[in-house]
Amino acid sequence: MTTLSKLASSSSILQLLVQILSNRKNISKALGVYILYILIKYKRSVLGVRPRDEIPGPPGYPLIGNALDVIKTPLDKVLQRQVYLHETYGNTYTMSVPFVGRIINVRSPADVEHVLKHNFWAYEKGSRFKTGLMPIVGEGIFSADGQHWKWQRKLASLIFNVRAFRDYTSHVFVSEADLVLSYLGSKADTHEPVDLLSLFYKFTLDSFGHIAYGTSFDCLKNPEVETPFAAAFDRLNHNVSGRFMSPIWQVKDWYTGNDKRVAADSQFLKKFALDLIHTRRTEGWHGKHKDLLQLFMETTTDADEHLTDDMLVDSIMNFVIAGRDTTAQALSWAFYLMHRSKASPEIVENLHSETERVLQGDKPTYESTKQQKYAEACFYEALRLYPSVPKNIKTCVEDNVLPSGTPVYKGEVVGWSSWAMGRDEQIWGPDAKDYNPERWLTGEKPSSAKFVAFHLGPRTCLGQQFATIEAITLMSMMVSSFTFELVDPDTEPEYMASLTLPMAKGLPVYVKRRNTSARAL
Ligand code: HEM
Repeated sequence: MTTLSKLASSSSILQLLVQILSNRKNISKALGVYILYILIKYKRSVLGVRPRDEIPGPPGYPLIGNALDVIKTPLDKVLQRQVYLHETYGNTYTMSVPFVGRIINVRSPADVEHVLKHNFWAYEKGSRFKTGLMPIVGEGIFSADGQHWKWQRKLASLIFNVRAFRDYTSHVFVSEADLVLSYLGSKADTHEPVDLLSLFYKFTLDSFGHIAYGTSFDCLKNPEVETPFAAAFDRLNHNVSGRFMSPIWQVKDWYTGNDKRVAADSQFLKKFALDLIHTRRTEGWHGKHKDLLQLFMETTTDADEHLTDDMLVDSIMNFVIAGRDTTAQALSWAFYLMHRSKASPEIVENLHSETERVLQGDKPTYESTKQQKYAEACFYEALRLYPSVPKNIKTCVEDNVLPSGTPVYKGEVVGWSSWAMGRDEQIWGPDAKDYNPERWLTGEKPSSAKFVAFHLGPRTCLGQQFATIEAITLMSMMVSSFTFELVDPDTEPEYMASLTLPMAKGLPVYVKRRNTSARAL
């Protein structure tokens, strides 16, 4: 058709439309037809979100998609709901949620590996991640994409090297663990219960403070007292985590006053971090190895400028999340799993005898932690079932097809749940839901695509070794001096809604000294 004839035909269509619509009755008919078309098109999906009826998933409602499903699921039951949805709809299911869009949840290791590793550049953290979590992660490594992420990762990786572990990091873990042991000793004498989760937070924060910022947060000085920094940090973490799940978090935050609490805690933590930076500027750094703060303060951006205070604050906050919460929570789930009533007593005994054999009464070192394979298995097995980052999302920035055959279009979100993957019998066999450290000691080590607790691909966790050495040091020192009994060994602790996986009510335990151990307290 020539351009002239195309114009003639489109103008006649236009004339026809004008004729039809000049009649009032026809306008309402046309409107009715249009509404019907929209209702049919978006019968399961949010208005404006590409329908994906070919992918299974919980039934949505016209125009609002799965909004009700999201609103009805309590924040502390989201992970169980994800397991249920995978069991009902298979490895891939989809939902559409107002203000979030299309979410495709995947569970097969091949699909997760495709998103996080093989097709890394087609998936970003995305704006939702950034906006909701801005008060806690700012522009730091956790929310950054592209070049901004790349240089932060390169710089931070400098502190995680074997020499630093040998010369300094491992010694800090041991001296902080000694403080934990002396507190546990006092509780063993008075027969009072101890909240292990709270104690682990103090241990990981003080250790990380020394290693990354050259200063202790002094939490273990008096473990009975909550430090204002830790309290503000926990509140902030809890209050922003709801934003991940609520499509209307801005409205909800404004209505409940959560936005004010978030702003106040964020300001408090920012001031704390700024004080650290200013002290370092005034006093300088005199240590043997540069710590994380010093590295960040000395570096320059692509434009050859030093980082601003805001950038330094963001980096401090990101590493506190990474260095404190994840490891402390994983340790608490490990102690729960090893001591609950249905746990085999052999697990603690194996851990104890490995510790005695490897350490022979000495303190742990970098080398000794490398030999404690049973302790590592206890820690990783706990992370398989209770991963510290239990769910996650990435936003697609370039159309591509998952190995399972599902196309993902630009703007859609892919979600995966390490919690659901860790409990999947297709991945781990019929005993997937059992706590069995032995599975790490026989046969091939599970690939990082199956065991995703530390992520995989270019953004894999930088602190995996750090966390593993830290956990093995503390676990082995604790079991070689004490035995533990859960206050409630029969009930599975509930988790609290958070970016990570804290137990909602901590982990109260009774502590007894092991009479065979010679460790002086
Ligand atoms: C049991 C302990 C830990 C677990 C389960 C864990 C898990 C993870 C996961 C799942 C991610 C990916 C998060 C995301 O991109 O959304 C991550 C990233 C990261 N982790 Fe860990 N982590 C642990 C401990 C640590 C520690 C102790 C440090 C530092 C001392 C650390 C430093 C980091 C950093 C810097 C990243 C960002 C990597 C990047 O985006 O390039 N982690 N970790």
